[in-house]
Amino acid sequence: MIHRRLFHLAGSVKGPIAACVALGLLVSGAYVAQALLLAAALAALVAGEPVLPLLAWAFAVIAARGALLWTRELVTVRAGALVRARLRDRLVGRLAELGPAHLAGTRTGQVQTTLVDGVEGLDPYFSRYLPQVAVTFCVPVALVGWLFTVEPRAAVVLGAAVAGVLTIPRLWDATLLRRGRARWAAFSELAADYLEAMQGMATLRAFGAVHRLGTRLADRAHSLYLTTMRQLRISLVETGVSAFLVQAGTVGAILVGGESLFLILLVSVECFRPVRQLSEAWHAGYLGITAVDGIERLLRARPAVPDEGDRAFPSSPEIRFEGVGFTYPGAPRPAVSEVSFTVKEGQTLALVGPSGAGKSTLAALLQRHHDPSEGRITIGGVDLRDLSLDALRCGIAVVAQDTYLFHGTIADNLRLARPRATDEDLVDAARRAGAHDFVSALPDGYGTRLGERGATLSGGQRQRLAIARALLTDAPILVLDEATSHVDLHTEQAMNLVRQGRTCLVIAHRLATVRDADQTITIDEGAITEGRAA
Ligand SMILES: Nc1ncnc2c1ncn2[C@@H]1O[C@H](COP(=O)(O)OP(=O)(O)OP(=O)(O)O)[C@@H](O)[C@H]1O
Repeated sequence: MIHRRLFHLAGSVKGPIAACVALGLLVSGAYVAQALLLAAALAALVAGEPVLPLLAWAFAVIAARGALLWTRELVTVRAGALVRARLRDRLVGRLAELGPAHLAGTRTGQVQTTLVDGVEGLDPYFSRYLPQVAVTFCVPVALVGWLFTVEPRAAVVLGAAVAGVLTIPRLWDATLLRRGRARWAAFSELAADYLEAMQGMATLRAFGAVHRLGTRLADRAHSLYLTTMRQLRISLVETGVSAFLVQAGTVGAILVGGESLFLILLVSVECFRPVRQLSEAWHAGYLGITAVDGIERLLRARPAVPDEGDRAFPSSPEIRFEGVGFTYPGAPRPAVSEVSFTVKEGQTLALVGPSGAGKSTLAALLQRHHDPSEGRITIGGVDLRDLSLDALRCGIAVVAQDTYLFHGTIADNLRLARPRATDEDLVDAARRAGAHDFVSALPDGYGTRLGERGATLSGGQRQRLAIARALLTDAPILVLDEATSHVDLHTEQAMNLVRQGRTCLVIAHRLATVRDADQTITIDEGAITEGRAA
């Protein structure tokens, strides 16, 4: 099965795949040479002629084949690693292009399964199956063609059997692929459920729902087992038919052949060897083919915002929303509509309003996670769509309420904002964010490894690290989603500090911010209901 899209993807690793094909052909050549030498040795033995020189050559060929097999395995493993690395790079790059808007509509577990297991499964498809397809179409054709010149009748029978082994199982391919895809869907659903169960374990325990979820996972695992068995049934029929054709072809060729019994027997074995290896490679690469839907979905998905602008970040960071409206894809009503306001350079605008009013949507529109359906947003008079996404994102620092800290050291997490920051820069930013004291008190200070999502820190400590991160960037605009909790005096001071000298859009939950802001606007049901200039 040559999947068109996968074949296209293989273009990027043409070199290593071609090397695998060449080595595969050499290995097959060595097998054939060995078979011919042994056939000649057996014939010489029967005729009472000397066999030692022939056996010596046969051993030399066997040794050369060993070296070729070793090299082929090495090249195959390297090609596989290259395929995985290139494909993952492409997919991760794609995910970055698609951004949070895409991930909001997908299950993390499914994307993770595609990236990890799907790509892992594609390695044998590219590094073993595709090269073996080429070998299988060269070696039997050459052997049958040659046998035709020696034993024409045996060659016809053998040729028919090889054609049968290669074509008859294709009748089940469509069903096999359909069932394989169903199995993959069940597998990725199960993986997504497990991931969610682990991430939400505290909530599940709090509501005594662990057992219920366990039952659901067991049901899912059973449905995966059923789809696997359905797929296996077809696979076994296919394997049985192929094995029958191989045996029948060999016996038939010997029966209709003439004197050269050993020759026909050994050529038959060598004719079917690549076919058998193709079948093994197919089973190894099959998982990848069934995962291709998820990979294609990712590669084909259109980013929520096209990156077509090329202008640099404007010198003036004045923000203007002009009659902005936005409806989430598939949502029945706009999340925001007719929103207009201006935040002058260095000023702070506080957004207030009830839950679901549209505050985060406005902040997301400013970061261009989505483009407005109506109106436009400008920075320094330039439409956001005319800026390159890189320029825009470097110009805006974000302190989110639920800040993401990665599994790594505190220093690594801070350097996300400025990779070349020195240790002194980190300490300075952490000091100003009120984080230095608690970081220094940790056993390894800035080298302390954080748990996933910063699980080993308190909410307030995470927030202060987020502020330190923002302080490390030179971005002239700040989007600050104030915490509804964890705001102590230190954090409050740090928040005021990070705002200094920047043009700020703050999703305000605290009266103090609203009082200090140059402007406050109240949003309700996506529209401005009240606004005041300072
Ligand atoms: N990804 C999404 N897809 C569809 N609708 C969404 C999406 N995100 C938000 N919404 C809807 O858009 C509206 C505005 O949501 P938004 O998150 O902007 O509100 P908010 O004012 O920030 O609320 P909160 O203070 O609770 O965070 C809500 O009705 C919400 O259900």
